[in-house]
Amino acid sequence: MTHEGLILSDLARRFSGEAGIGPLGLDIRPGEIVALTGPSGTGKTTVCRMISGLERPDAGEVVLGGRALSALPVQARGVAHMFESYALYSHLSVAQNVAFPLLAPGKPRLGRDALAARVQELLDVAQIGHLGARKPGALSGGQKQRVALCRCLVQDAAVFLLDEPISHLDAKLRNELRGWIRRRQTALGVPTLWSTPDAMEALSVADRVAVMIDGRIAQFAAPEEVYFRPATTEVARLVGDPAMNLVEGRLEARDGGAPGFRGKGIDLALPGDLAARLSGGPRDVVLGLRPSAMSPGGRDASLKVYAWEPFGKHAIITAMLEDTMLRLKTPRLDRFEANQEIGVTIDPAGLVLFDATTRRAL
Ligand SMILES: Nc1ncnc2c1ncn2[C@@H]1O[C@H](COP(=O)(O)OP(=O)(O)OP(=O)(O)O)[C@@H](O)[C@H]1O
Repeated sequence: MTHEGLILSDLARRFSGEAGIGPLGLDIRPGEIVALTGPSGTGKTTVCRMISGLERPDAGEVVLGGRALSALPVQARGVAHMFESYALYSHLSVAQNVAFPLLAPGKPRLGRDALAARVQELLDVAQIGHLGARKPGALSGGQKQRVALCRCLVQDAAVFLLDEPISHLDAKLRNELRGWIRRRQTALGVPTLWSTPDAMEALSVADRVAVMIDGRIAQFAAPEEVYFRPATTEVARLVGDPAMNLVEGRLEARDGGAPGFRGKGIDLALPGDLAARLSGGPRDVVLGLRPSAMSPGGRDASLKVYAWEPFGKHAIITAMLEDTMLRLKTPRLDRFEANQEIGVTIDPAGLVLFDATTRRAL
């Protein structure tokens, strides 16, 4: 693969006593945002650190704009890195922290007013324009996170690494900044890597999403592909709000001969295209059921309610299917009581099937 963006090829890092990260491949085109998502500890921060040069890979290469970065020191790589830990300078004010990367040796000198204006513009967008004179010690966690974000975005970089850029902000600010950062980075025409443990944030900000599980990329695809066709049960378990339900069972011929899913009290015909594709005899499978694909009322499965949570425009019902806990998302707001028995209808259009052994989508 060649383009002028960022390319990671067979990048790997092993820490003693750990399973290790990679080898993994990833590319981000100029103007593209790729989100790197996965559970805590999977290696997202380590990937960012290998790109910026803070961590040396044991194998593989990072190529940016056609140039291999491994021989270059951190400051010569053209990487703007927002750290998950913020790493603010405690003796400098907020405005000085943000201006700091522009004052590094070798950077083109901006006039005093131009520098101040550039810093202020970012602080204003992040809604901390009034805090420029404060020291980091006098800021809340969310305010510190925004200073770190501004200090990254202020730079003229060849690639931006945003390691959990908005995770500690309130929901309203997160929504506002998400859209603003996306618009800005796309217009800049440089690659951006956005790391987040929140898979739904990843889907909403990125052109492509890399899902990282146990140090490897389990799926690298467009957001809708990751959402509608998760490559593995592990990806399915991460994506969605709530995430997809997984039910163990078996694919068997039903009355008419076409294969259907049978397991845990569910006996379900498959939609025509899936049935045609999977007509090769009985096999053990895992059924992926989106929470919105099940609705209360019906006889496709019988559940026992564990908890009912009304969220205004929809409700989440947590319920047991034998020994498996499922989540349903329903627009119905009628109340369900703990231990109530309910029948549900399953919409076959919302099904995904996985092989029970490989855990890969069928
Ligand atoms: N310097 C180090 N020495 C030993 N192990 C390390 C070191 N840095 C990271 N690790 C381990 O590597 C794994 C990946 O860590 P990393 O911080 O990259 O994960 P992450 O996906 O960014 O997690 P989080 O979302 O919690 O920030 C973890 O198991 C961590 O304990």
